[in-house]
Amino acid sequence: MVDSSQQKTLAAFKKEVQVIVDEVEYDELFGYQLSRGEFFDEEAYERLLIKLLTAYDWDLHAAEDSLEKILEWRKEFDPLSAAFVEEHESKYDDIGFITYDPNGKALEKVVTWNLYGKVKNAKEIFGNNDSDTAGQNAFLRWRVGLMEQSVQLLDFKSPENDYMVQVHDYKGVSLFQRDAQVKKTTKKVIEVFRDFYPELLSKKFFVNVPTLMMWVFNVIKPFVAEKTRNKFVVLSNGSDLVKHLDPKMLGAEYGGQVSKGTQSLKFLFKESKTRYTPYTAHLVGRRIASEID
Ligand code: HEM
Repeated sequence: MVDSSQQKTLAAFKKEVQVIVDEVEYDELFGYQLSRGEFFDEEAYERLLIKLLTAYDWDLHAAEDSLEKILEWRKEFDPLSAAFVEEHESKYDDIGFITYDPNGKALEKVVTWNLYGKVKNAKEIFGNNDSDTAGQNAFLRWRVGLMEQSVQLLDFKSPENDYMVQVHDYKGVSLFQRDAQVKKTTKKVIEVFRDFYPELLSKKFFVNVPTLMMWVFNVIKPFVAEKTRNKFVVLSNGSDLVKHLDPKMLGAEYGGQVSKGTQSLKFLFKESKTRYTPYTAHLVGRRIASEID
């Protein structure tokens, strides 16, 4: 619910949005048009602005500043391309996917899974060394692509599905995996999500975290915004996840009812590559056409 003083802040924000769009020369946020063009959707637009204001405790200037930075980043990084145009190497398929249940519980319909415990050769996934920017970027583009795909499965007009769940499974993880490249890339991804994807997370679970590696959580926490930190739940047993999420969405390894394990829901990841808003469809079509030209 938005109270009357917040309504005033929202109205002031709306006035500034067009100025920011014109200044940055980028007119898209999470698949929605921000100026009143052919694809403008008033309700989704308003919900997105409310999300930004909520992220910054209704501080108008902070929200404006954030929107400007988000649009600048989207213009440069092109997350829609990372999600829907680019081909990523198949080595990432085993460590990340999305499950989506339109009939699932509120705010738990979209779940992004990252099975980072499965990474046995960290250099292959996170880059060989500091000068391997191609390796680091490839991971970042894949991870942001996955994030963007899950964002497009949300429905900003529904209070039932305007936030997602994320799960990190660290089963099989060892201290040796946390090398310099892992730390560097992890920090980069955390910053990108913190600065450019505000108010999208309902809960984030870290499961199968070995007792001996619980301290890593405390090392990483300071890089994350406090509001986000409060949504984190650390579980040493994967099967305890069922105490928090719908058993129908979970494989047996998480105490759920899906017989073949969460992997059997993996096909949904492929589907999520083709599910996006009409405006995203338009923009993705344009990017593909310019590649063919
Ligand atoms: C050693 C192997 C590990 C790898 C390869 C790894 C990888 C990553 C990556 C790539 C991220 C970026 C965010 C994302 O992708 O969603 C991340 C975030 C994070 N990881 Fe790990 N991690 C490891 C170990 C751990 C352990 C043992 C913990 C302890 C709980 C932990 C806790 C966290 C936390 C709290 C975040 C921040 C999440 C966020 O900002 O959304 N990580 N990790």
